[in-house]
Amino acid sequence: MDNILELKDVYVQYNGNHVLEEISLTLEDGEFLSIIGPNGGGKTTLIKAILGLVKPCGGQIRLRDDLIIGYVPQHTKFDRQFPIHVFDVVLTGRLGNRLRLFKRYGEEDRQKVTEILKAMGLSHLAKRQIGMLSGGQLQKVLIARALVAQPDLLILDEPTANLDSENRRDIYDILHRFNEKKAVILVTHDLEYIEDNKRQVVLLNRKIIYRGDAKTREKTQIHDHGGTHHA
Ligand SMILES: Nc1ncnc2c1ncn2[C@@H]1O[C@H](COP(=O)(O)OP(=O)(O)OP(=O)(O)O)[C@@H](O)[C@H]1O
Repeated sequence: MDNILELKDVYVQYNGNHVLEEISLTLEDGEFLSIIGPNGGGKTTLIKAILGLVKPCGGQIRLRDDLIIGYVPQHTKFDRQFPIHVFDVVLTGRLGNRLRLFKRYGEEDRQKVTEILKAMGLSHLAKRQIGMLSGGQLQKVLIARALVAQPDLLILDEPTANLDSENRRDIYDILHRFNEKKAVILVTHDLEYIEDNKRQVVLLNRKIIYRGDAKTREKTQIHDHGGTHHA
């Protein structure tokens, strides 16, 4: 399999209503794909289907056999009341795709967490409760949690939503560095970013309306059909 990910004619429904239809999509190693579209267009559902969190009612999803995926959920939906330190949140990322019954964290896992926190400039937050973090800090911690599994593909759901421009820039820098070697799928409403950075884009509104280069299309054609711009 040359692609790391292949979706063929995928359908997903909730309560009898199709929220995704005829989704066919491939992703190559090292690619950076942005997914845009209106609220309720099915972006998060598509990610969940790729992760195996929702089951398609039709079609096929194939991942390369050894593929490790890092998933960064929407930080705005993360339960901040959960009493846990930053270090331990990142440590849970070590379970990742290698989840086995009764696996315990070892010294190597702790070492990797220390390294990733340092590389991302987050060491000073290691012992802080997650409830005490700013939105930008929490988002970076969730990215660290995904990266500590050393994934081949990083999937992020609106990582820059509600963040200021400095934090947005930090996050895009992290993604660009990761993308020098590995693949990224980014769900975003930040059209300016994907156009400025010549990203491959999928416009999703139940079906794939467009896939291609963000820059070669007229803005109106890739516009997110009136969806709310969180960024
Ligand atoms: N667990 C669920 N049960 C029933 N319906 C759901 C469920 N999750 C999502 N939906 C519905 O499926 C549709 C697609 O939702 P989804 O969250 O995938 O869209 P989205 O493109 O990610 O939206 P947004 O940009 O607002 O995050 C919506 O109509 C939503 O209400």
